[in-house]
Amino acid sequence: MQFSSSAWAADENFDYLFKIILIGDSNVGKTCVVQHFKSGVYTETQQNTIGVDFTVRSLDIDGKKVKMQVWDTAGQERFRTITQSYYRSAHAAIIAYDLTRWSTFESIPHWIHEIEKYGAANLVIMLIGNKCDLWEKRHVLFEDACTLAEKYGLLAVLETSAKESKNIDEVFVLMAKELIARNSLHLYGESALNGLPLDSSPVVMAQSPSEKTHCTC
Ligand SMILES: Nc1nc2c(ncn2[C@@H]2O[C@H](COP(=O)(O)OP(=O)(O)OP(=O)(O)O)[C@@H](O)[C@H]2O)c(=O)[nH]1
Ligand SMILES: [Mg+2]
Repeated sequence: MQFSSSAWAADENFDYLFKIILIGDSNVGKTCVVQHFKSGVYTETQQNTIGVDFTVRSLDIDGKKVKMQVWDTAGQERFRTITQSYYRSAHAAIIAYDLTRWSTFESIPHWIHEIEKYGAANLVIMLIGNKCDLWEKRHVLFEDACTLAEKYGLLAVLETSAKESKNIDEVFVLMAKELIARNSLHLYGESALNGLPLDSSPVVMAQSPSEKTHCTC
């Protein structure tokens, strides 16, 4: 089911409304991340997402009510034509990879290309390396993700675990703060975000307890 921002505006008050598309290869944990963000719970086995699922949660950011609409897309190839149609209205994209599977990290340039092709110009993009609880199976170093983020001018990299509740809210709070900082959404109405200049430097953040907790590239 799809909601327009104007429908939300009619329903209830909020200071900001942001639409975030969550993309990445199948089974990296996108749905688990979104479910954890929504309800704080982790469910071990998930069905693969069919098409796109919609979730919304309000955040309080510095006293402002920020509605985060998250579009959780299917990673499976056969749903690409459906998911591509959701890029256009997004203000930001989160690309998820599984840090225990190198192939999902290698796919990131492909996902960035999809955003460039189907999304609005200057979409804010963040990377998340999920399943950081499986540290002993790690195949993607945080440094490699930082390098890639820097190369493509992405906002940030965070390593997350839906299973162990690591950095899930932080992802969305960081994204909300960045979008607010770009100061481009009208209150109670449609977005004017797209088309604004991107003038902020990329900031890359880490999370793994064993590693540094914050770095700027
Ligand atoms: N260990 C661990 N497993 C996770 C984590 N997040 C998700 N999983 C597992 O990874 C598998 C895939 O999770 P999903 O959330 O369905 O993956 P998805 O990216 O939404 O997959 P598609 O819907 O096909 O695109 C499931 O078995 C989850 O239980 C995590 O943080 N840690
Ligand atoms: Mg899913």
